[in-house]
Amino acid sequence: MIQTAVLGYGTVGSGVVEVLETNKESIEKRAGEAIGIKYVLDLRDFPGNPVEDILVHDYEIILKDPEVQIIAEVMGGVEPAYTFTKRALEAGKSVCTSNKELVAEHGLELMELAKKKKVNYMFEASCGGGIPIIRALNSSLTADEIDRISGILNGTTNFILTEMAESGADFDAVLKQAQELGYAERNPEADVEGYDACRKIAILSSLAFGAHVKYRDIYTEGITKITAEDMKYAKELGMTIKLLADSKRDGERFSAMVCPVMLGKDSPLYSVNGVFNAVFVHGNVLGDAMFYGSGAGKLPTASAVAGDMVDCAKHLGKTVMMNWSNRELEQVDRKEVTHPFFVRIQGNREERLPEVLETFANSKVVTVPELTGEFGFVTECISEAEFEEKAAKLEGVLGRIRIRA
Ligand SMILES: NC(=O)C1=CN([C@@H]2O[C@H](COP(=O)(O)OP(=O)(O)OC[C@H]3O[C@@H](n4cnc5c(N)ncnc54)[C@H](OP(=O)(O)O)[C@@H]3O)[C@@H](O)[C@H]2O)C=CC1
Ligand SMILES: N[C@@H](CC=O)C(=O)O
Repeated sequence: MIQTAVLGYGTVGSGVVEVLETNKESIEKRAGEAIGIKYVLDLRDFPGNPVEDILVHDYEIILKDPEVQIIAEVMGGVEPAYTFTKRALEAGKSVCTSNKELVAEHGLELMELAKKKKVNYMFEASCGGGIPIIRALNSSLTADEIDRISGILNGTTNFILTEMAESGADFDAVLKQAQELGYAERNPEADVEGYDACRKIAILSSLAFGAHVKYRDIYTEGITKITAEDMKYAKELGMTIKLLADSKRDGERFSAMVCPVMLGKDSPLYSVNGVFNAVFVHGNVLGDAMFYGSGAGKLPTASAVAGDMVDCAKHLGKTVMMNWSNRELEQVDRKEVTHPFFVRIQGNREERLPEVLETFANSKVVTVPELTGEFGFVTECISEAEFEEKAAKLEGVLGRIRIRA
């Protein structure tokens, strides 16, 4: 039997224990050996819970036990997860994680350490919950030059935006629901401000482009400024609003951005609703491919972590190749990036239209009958720099959303 330990018995950790128990027979066949959980580490006690007997509060017990070969780090946060992971790898134990904050911050260093120690650092659950995208990038798509990776990468915000669009629900009430369902981060600011999607697109871009994309360099906007009025304009335009994480490579340059966008019914992402995520990949020989599934939640995420544990069990003594190097690509200045913009503006449409068209030539006006004292318009495809310069000349701009052309 291969012995393992689970660090953190929260939403994902309790899911990992459940998955390994529920599917133990099929897992044993696939791993070639039974996978046992020798310890669960947490800060709390869980009286009456089946893990009570294997619960420990001292990490040293796990670290010093030579029987433990694989560790699932599902505590979250950078510290102490970073130190625990580093020490586990140094001790010759493989680590599997759902902790994208840690992977985005220290993933490259931890993978290099794993390679040195002939063990594995795996993080399938760090992007897209249960969607098998990391393994696809590291194996199925290794014959391709991937030039674009984009998608809906945060379950909480997609759940909120879907509810707002479908039932006009209140932002705070839906966020509370997402927290109760175990989708949201401990600090949900990471979800709603786009930081979580930013870390995920940095991880995916690094693997897709075989380079090191720093999440801190990626321009990021969340969904906190999206209003019920924006949703009404989107509907009028036959569109919907999604938090999009988008990354493109052009030779030795790349551009990446996380922001809410309006997208139309012709987009494959239009119908990705609720907690579901979708990752769109374009490769020079592949063409287009899209990966779809539950982006958050206990069991889908635990399925990805447990899958990594099985993979580690199958590769004891051997490091599985990861397409992430320390080479850096030059980042395109966001101001050069072009798209159409939707803009909401205060005032009477007839009175203000000449001024709008003089500033943003060839814009198309959109009105929502129930919204008085304001109107909207859609600009031509222009650069971020041109938009900012022109929008600064107009008074009473209530908001703007990029349109995914
Ligand atoms: N929930 C989801 O849908 C998904 C989560 N993730 C990621 O998975 C990780 C875990 O998330 P989730 O399960 O939701 O988080 P939870 O907060 O539900 O679980 C974390 C658990 O770890 C425990 N813990 C924290 N610090 C320590 C420590 N120093 N020693 C021992 N135990 C500790 C916590 O204990 P206590 O509560 O007492 O602090 C808690 O029980 C995060 O990185 C998250 O971003 C990834 C994909 C999906
Ligand atoms: N908070 C995250 C959890 C999964 O990564 C999300 O909502 O997507």
